[in-house]
Amino acid sequence: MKNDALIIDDLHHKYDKQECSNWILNEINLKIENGELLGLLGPSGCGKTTLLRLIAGFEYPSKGRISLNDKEISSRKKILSPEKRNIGMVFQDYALFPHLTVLENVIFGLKNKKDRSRVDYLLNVVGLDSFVGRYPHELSGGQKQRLAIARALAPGTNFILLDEPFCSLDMHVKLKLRSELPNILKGCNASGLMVTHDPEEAMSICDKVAVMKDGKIHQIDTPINLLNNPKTIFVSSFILGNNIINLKKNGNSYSSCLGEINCSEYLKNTNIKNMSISPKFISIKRSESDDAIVISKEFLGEYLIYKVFINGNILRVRTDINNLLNNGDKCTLSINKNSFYFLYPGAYKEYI
Ligand SMILES: Nc1ncnc2c1ncn2[C@@H]1O[C@H](COP(=O)(O)OP(=O)(O)OP(=O)(O)O)[C@@H](O)[C@H]1O
Repeated sequence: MKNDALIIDDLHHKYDKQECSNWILNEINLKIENGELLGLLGPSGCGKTTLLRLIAGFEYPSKGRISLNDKEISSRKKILSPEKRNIGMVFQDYALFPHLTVLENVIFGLKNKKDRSRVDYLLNVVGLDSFVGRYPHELSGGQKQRLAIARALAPGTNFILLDEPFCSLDMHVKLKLRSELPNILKGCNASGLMVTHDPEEAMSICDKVAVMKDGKIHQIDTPINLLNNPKTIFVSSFILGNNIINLKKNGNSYSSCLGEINCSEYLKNTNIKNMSISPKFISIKRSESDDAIVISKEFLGEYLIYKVFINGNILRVRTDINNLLNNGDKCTLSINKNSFYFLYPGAYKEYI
């Protein structure tokens, strides 16, 4: 117990309280250990902000419990008000006080305004110690967000919620600040929950990532485990950007739009329905005799992504930039040697 900063147990929520309405959050269970940064990742409307608001205390859950630092802050019996939860909040639009200086913004939430040691420490950790007299409009976007993080941590909280904190920053500043965030939190012995819809952002800096869809958590895992074992088709397509392909059982094997799919002996009798495969494991070649057709070509710096229409499916294929195929060209697709795919249900990993 002592190692958990936040525990969420069987949390449910709906805004429309009628019996027949759908759950916005459905059976949410998660833990954040002390010092851990958990990424809450999912597409628009899946319930990320709602979960954040329930943790912060701005909404009352329909069912379930939330504990912070071994203290129950939300249950059927008791709902602690937001100001008593001691949780720091960081928003995408910074939400700073424009008429207060950097120093005054950070001091604002302190009970004992004379306690400068934590303020000085925090300003140092976020790299704003030489900007204390400036006002928010005299700071860059990245500096404003650093100030928002320092302000959130100032009242002695060791847990912060971050709602798309890098969303308003340009790419360069975003990459810099996001790589600094884990160290800032570690420097303050703080844990956090960061909402994002960007898989790369969550996977690059979070200790663990919770992948959400339609109010449910599909998987909570370390980034490396999500890459190696995406438990659902959604995790595979949303996190890894994999192609999802229907399979049809054909006697002892499975057929797909990429031809016959191998599976190990013990899977032959199971009921596999889909496979997921990375665009980098599919090859594309010009072929007048095949039915596959290139429908788009995207240049992504170091490689090309083709979208190909094949037997009613649209697959993404990654190639090097020298590929000469263009929109409308007929082509043939095949699975590369020394690659792998996942078979569902079950998330079985099969090597080729
Ligand atoms: N106050 C509210 N009253 C009624 N429905 C709401 C309210 N707030 C959110 N919803 C609905 O709850 C669902 C989840 O919304 P939420 O804002 O939590 O999603 P999200 O994952 O944060 O989305 P985004 O990434 O677009 O911000 C959506 O269908 C939304 O329309």
